[in-house]
Amino acid sequence: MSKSLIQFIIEEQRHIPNASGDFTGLLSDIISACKQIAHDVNKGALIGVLGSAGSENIQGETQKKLDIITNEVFIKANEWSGHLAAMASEEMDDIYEIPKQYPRGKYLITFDPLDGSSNIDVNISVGTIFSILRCPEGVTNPTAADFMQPGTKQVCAGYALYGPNTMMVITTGHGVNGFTLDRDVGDFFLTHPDMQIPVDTQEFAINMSNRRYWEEPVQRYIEECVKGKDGGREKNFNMRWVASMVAEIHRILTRGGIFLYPFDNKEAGKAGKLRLMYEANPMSFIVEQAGGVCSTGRERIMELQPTGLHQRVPVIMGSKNEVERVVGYHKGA
Ligand SMILES: O=P(O)(O)OC[C@H]1O[C@](O)(COP(=O)(O)O)[C@@H](O)[C@@H]1O
Ligand SMILES: [Mg+2]
Ligand SMILES: [Mg+2]
Repeated sequence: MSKSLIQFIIEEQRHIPNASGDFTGLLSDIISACKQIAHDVNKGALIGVLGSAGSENIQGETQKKLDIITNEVFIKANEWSGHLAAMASEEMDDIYEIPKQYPRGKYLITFDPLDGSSNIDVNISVGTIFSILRCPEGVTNPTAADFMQPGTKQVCAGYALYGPNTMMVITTGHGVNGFTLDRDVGDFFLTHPDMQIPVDTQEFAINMSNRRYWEEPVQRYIEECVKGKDGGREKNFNMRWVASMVAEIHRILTRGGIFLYPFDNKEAGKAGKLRLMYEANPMSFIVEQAGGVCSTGRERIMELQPTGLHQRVPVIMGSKNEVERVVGYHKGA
């Protein structure tokens, strides 16, 4: 049997001088949260968790029952053990302070408890995304301001993918590794060591229905992909759109590709759809650690200075040569 996820993390932590075990403890809580979420997602209608909750989150999105249930599961699994100082989630307006009866720790976490919510009722792959930051030294009552750290400050990022099989993919800044849940044993085991994104690809992913709202550089790039060899590119392209970011990024980690949710002027003042703190930054850390590139089209996503817990950013990430081509078009190449 290959290494379990916890064994892998403990062995990795041995290389860190004075590692306290806090980080391993936190990962173990996150893993148990994702196992519980995998159970609920897998049971679906059998336990009455499909459908809308009839409420809206701060982003004005109608929440699914599972958006709320998975948020609760993630909080309950992580609030008690003393590794975290506070949490922030897509489904909560403000930060979640660790209740007074529990000790507070040195880490902060941002998470998207259920990514791809529009797919949950139609049984298409969904996921959970998380990003771990350090709580600033000496801060015992963190505020949202303490979370405003660029993606380069992330200690760890990961996602769980609830698909035909359940996987967790993680980076702590030493490459990217994928683990598959063995439901009989009840644990994740290393199945995808050292994942690498090919620098070239013939597969793009974008929601084409937004085309008329895109900026010229993206219009041009996608037009060329669609036309392929008949339009001046040296190769033809295939297209995919699952509408679950976790599933798109996992496909790209597995066989390459470029994923775009670019800036569009569909809604004034909205810089994109995806959120910096719990979608774009954690996925950028993972994609860059696997040899890919992540940009807004104009800036490296992980160098952005966050200004809000739920701020949205344009996202273009994946195979190096294609992302750099789109960035070049934004620079007028
Ligand atoms: O509905 P669209 O425009 O295709 O957008 C799909 C995108 O929205 C998301 O579902 C947003 O995430 P949530 O489901 O967590 O809100 C992404 O996973 C996905 O890439
Ligand atoms: Mg999401
Ligand atoms: Mg979500």
